[in-house]
Amino acid sequence: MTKNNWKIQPNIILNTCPVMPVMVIQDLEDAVPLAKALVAGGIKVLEITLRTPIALDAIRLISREVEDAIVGAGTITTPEQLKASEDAGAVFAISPGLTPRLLAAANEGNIALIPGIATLSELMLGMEYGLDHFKFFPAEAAGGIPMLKSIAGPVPNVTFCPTGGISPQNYNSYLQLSNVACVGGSWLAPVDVVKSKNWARVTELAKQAIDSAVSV
Ligand SMILES: O=C(O)C(=O)C[C@H](O)[C@H](O)COP(=O)(O)O
Repeated sequence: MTKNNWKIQPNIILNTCPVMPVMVIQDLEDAVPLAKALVAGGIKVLEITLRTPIALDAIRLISREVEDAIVGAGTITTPEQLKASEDAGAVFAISPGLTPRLLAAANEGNIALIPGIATLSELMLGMEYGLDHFKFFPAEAAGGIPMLKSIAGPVPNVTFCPTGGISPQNYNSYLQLSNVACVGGSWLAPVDVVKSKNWARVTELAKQAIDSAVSV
């Protein structure tokens, strides 16, 4: 479903790359090198979580300085955070769950929202607001692959980015599902690797994830 006021459509966000890094940036000086390392490894769509005090500044810097990156804000829970992310330069937002208030704000705003769902009722609420692309969170804890297969029966025309508990070991099993376009995960930007500023390792992890992803 196209929303003309959104800068980029959810299907582009979810279909550009099979893996989406969930980034927790503690130190602002890591923002650009981390984003560049991911892009160098072939990952363009980035989720920067609003879990740290400098997250909005990181979004601002990366959207300005990393040309090829498609920058999104993660951990969005309120309309105020959605607006702040848009102002910082994010072109999409991802939330762990959804509320009518957040969905209504997203429909009025200019950046795409990929809201998280873990139940059919949440999914149906999101669909009432015209959405057909969702995060499935927390994927492993909320039923994993059997849950996504079960959803595909009654609700076949919805696409997911499962996140939470996804790893190099299980991501391809998710990517093979008919209703999954990409998966999200923190394993692509591990906190210890970022802390040690090992950008070559970040690029290597990104490349491995892209090269080994099943094409569906
Ligand atoms: O911060 C958010 O908005 C979240 O939704 C949480 C993240 O998506 C998960 O923490 C990623 O899960 P792992 O890859 O298992 O570490």
